[in-house]
Amino acid sequence: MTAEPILTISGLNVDYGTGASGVRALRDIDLTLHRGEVLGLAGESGSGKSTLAYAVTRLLPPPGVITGGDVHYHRPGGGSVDLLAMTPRELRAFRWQELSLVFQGAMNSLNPVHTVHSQLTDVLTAHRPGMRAAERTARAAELLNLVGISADRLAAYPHQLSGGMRQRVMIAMALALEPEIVIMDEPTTALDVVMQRQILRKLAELREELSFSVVFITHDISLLVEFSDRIAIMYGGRIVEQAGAAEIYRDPRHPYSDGLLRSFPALHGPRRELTGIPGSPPHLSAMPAGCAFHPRCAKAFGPCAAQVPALTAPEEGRGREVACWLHTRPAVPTPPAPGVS
Ligand SMILES: Nc1ncnc2c1ncn2[C@@H]1O[C@H](COP(=O)(O)OP(=O)(O)OP(=O)(O)O)[C@@H](O)[C@H]1O
Repeated sequence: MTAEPILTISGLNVDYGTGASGVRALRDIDLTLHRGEVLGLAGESGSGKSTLAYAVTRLLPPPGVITGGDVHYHRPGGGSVDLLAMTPRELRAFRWQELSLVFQGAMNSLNPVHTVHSQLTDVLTAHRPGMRAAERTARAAELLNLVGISADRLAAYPHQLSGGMRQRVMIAMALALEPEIVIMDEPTTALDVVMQRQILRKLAELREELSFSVVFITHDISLLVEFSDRIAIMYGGRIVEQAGAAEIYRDPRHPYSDGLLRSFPALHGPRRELTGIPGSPPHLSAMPAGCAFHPRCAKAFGPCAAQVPALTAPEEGRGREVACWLHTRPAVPTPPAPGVS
């Protein structure tokens, strides 16, 4: 993996609604996707993973509003553009060509009355107007082969394919124009465990071959550890830890990361006692003061209930960042909060 960035998110804030009824779903997100890497995003339901994917691609449905920050895409040939400043026309050209998405339940978004051939060639017709019909068909067959489906399934309708095959077709479609970035939000959640791993292995092979970068979102951290180079962990709309996948697995620093790792059985590596995380994630309208995780954290102490810890590097030059008072010294000493020892 090279350290060259392809997508840089800085200070991103997203609200749902405005005024008194508005709630903040993403807070000061700083995140970099490097060229050729798989960046995994983990966190319990409601932590803001999908909101981040939708905001970055400007597909945030109302009442979602981006209230601050920027998202720069660094073109492979040089130069960068702010996705948040793109016009709708620029965005249409950008999506599919340079960045594509596979969203939750994508396999159900295939049109039931059109064949796989027509759905794959539609993308090519829209974005490659110079391509002849025979070239489009050849490319559609090639794409199906890429995801391990025989080209004779081009004539099939979605209902004639298994869930795993439909999901592969969606991945083929996402790769049709050879984008630089693919964002996958829970791409395999609806499938059984064996099928999930088959698809993700295929995706890892394709990434080696075509060298695109991936943002891979799932609440299943054991899948992320297996398939990501780096992992960012979200809680209450913030990133609370980010580091290399192996590092997070071996030595999670944030008590929330540790809790998440203890919530899923790992297929490989040392056994870990499965304990889960007590309590439930906070509501956006009643976010606890200080570190949002402190009411559920067995290690909470003095500053945790009072000050939000910044995402900082606990060791020089390791590329790991954690937002936790166990690893950062508070700027202003805080007396212990009542009820927190
Ligand atoms: N349309 C909306 N209006 C108000 N709040 C919303 C809306 N959509 C999402 N939210 C809130 O934003 C927060 C982040 O949601 P988001 O879907 O991004 O989380 P997630 O981590 O992707 O969860 P999941 O794994 O369940 O998809 C949640 O608290 C959710 O309730």
